[in-house]
Amino acid sequence: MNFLDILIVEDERVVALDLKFSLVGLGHRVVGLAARGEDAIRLAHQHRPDLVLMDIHLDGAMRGTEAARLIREQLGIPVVFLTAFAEDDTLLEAAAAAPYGYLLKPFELRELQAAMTMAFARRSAERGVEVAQRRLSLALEAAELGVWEWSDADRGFHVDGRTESILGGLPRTFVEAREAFLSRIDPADRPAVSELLAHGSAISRVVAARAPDGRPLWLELHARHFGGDGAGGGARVIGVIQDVTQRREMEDRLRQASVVFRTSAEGILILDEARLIVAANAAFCRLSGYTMDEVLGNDADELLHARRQSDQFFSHLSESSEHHWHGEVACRRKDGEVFPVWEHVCAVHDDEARLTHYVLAITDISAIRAAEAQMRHMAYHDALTGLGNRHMLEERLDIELQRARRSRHLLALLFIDLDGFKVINDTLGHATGDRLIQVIAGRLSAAIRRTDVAVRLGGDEFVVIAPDIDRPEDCAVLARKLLVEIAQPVQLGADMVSLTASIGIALHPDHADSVADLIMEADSAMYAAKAQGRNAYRFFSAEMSSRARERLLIEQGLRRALQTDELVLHWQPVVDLNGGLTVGLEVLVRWQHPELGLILPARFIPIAEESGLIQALGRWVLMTACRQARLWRDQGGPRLRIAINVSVCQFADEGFESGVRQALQDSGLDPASLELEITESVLQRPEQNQPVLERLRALGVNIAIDDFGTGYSSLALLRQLPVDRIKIDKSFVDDLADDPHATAITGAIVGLAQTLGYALTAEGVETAVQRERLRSMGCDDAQGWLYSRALPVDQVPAWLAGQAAVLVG
Ligand SMILES: Nc1nc2c(ncn2[C@@H]2O[C@@H]3COP(=O)(O)O[C@H]4[C@@H](O)[C@H](n5cnc6c(=O)[nH]c(N)nc65)O[C@@H]4COP(=O)(O)O[C@H]3[C@H]2O)c(=O)[nH]1
Repeated sequence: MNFLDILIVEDERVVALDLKFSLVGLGHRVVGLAARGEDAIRLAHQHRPDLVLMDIHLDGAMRGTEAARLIREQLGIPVVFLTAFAEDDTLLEAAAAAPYGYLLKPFELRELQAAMTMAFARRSAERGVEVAQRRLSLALEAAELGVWEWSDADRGFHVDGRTESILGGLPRTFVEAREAFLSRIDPADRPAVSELLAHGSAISRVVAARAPDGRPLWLELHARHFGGDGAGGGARVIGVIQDVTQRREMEDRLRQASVVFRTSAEGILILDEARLIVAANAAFCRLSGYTMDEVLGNDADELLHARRQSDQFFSHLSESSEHHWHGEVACRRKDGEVFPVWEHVCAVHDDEARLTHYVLAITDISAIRAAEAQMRHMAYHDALTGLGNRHMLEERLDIELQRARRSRHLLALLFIDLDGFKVINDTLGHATGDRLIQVIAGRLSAAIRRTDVAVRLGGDEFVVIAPDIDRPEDCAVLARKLLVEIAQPVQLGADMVSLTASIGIALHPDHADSVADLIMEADSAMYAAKAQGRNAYRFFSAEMSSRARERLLIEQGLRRALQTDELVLHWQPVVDLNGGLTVGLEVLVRWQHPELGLILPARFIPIAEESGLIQALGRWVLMTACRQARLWRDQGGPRLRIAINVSVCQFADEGFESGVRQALQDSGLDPASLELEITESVLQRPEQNQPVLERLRALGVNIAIDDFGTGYSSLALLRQLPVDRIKIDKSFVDDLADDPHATAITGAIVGLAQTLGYALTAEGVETAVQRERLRSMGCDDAQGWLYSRALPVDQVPAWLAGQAAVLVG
């Protein structure tokens, strides 16, 4: 028998005291006496008795049943009613308070003792269940689990535990049709749950569902079907449910991260806190050349980096609040090859901010670096030859100038221009020209010192920077060496080509102290070397710069002259050697300069050719000459051959042929009166030029070869091409009187022309002896100062009239 702490609630004091004595007599302890309900509640809170003996009728407004209900709800203390009433109303009222006993007064003490013992025992048993229930509910809470039950009997769902996120505000027990419940589940997972409810299979799976607010959820369900108990309890399904949305999302993210890890083109390593590799992806193995086995467990820094650099970024990581570092590092592959890498290192911490891992990602940037290097190379090099370009010239020259200023050495700049390259390019074609430039570039590079720099400025111009020169003579030695190298014949397909160059040299500090001046003055010196007869070198001298200025002046002035009628045509008569009659006029251009006076073509035609102005100039000459010739004819002048010089550059131009048609059409000149004088170099490209010559011929225009004998036309070529006339060069005519060799050559040319059926004109006839020799050899026509110089336009009619008078006379 347990001795209990008892609270007595009785409005009749005598009864209460009597009861107290009896209980004390039984060994119990009475912790208080109360006559009112409110006092009873207060004393119960204060003393926490094991049991309350409660009268139903009390002093005050509160009835014993109400006080009992509150004590039970608030404190879980069992209450036994002691009352004299047994009416139904009172019993019902008492039952609502779920009492642990109900004794009708008067009662025996032993009845009271029995009732109290039962009440206490029942309460003790209930306490055990409550503890178990509480334990279970805390466990569910801790595991964030909900319990659900579906019963056949009421076709309702009962839930307990953690279900708010799943069911929202639904009550713990709710009745819901099976279909309604199933509609919460994703259609793909519905059959399995439906099967469970209908046939009792067990289920253990994660299903997709929707929260009442429409949010997608992932629920983990574990449930089993329990059959009916045969005693009216129908079949039930009981299980646990858990909202695993977060876990599932995390898993999804991990899965995605894992795919990224596996398939990334970046090499990725995961290192532990000691920086040993715990995981690597396939890209890393591919980049590094190591197998997975060779990678795992190794120190990343030792395995990968060309230089030890972990200190650099790992120390940075520990100091930085950002926990990552990136930058370019050099890595080494398994085969020893070092390659540039963009590396990203990131520290990984756990929830307690403890460092656990590092993630190291590498991207091979060798292709980017190679492209950059190639772009840098392209920016500073000439694509055709691989030599430096103007950019490099300016930069290197600037550096070398600064060095030279500090040292006592000379710095030389050699400006190299190939002689006659343009003719080769125009005659043998650009591809051959390019090949030739490449060969020359190769020879230049081979001939210079390692500290010298060779640059191609474009076209056929090269520059060599030679620093650390002791004396100017050393530079002359270098220039001579380069001239010898360049002059070696070059085999280009079937052709063997020989080329010379002109070199101009400017020195620092003797001639210039700036990049621009050095280049300009070496350029001037180069022109001087050309003027000197080519295949030569010249050092810069002060008077050269005035020539360079003049050259510039001519080029600029010529542009203007073409617009402002400063160009004029002079006409040199061509005379029939036998009859002495004027049969033609050669058109020779002059420049009537407002300040410099009459300028001869030798001074400006080469500049026009180099600057491209020759096309415009040629068109002007053609048009003006044709119009003038037509005018004289219209004025009753004789029918004459009008010979016009065509430079090889003009001929190479696509618009040339149409320009000739245009001039003939506009002027109305008879094409048979027009003779185009081309040089032998035009013949060197028969496949290009033959069709043009033929079409011009078909127009009725005559073709003459000027300066014949000075070029390198072969007989075979000559026969192939549509040519009407050969003009014997003045150099042969000059020597006719006293050089038997020249006489023999001229004789041979005359013989050749006669055999091939060409007409002949001798140029530059100055003496009667020359005239007689030519006539005796069988030459047809002649021109030269013996007859007349080239005449201004207004003197031509008088000349022609005079000729006619001579003839008539
Ligand atoms: N010492 C001497 N010289 C004589 C004698 N007879 C003629 N000459 C000169 O010799 C040159 C003959 O012209 P070229 O060989 O076609 O040589 C021409 C021709 O290649 C070129 N040229 C002249 N006009 C034109 C033109 O309109 N277009 C083109 N493309 N070139 C032209 O300029 C060159 C020089 O022309 P010019 O100075 O007019 O010089 C002319 C003429 O004045 C003589 O008996 N003795």
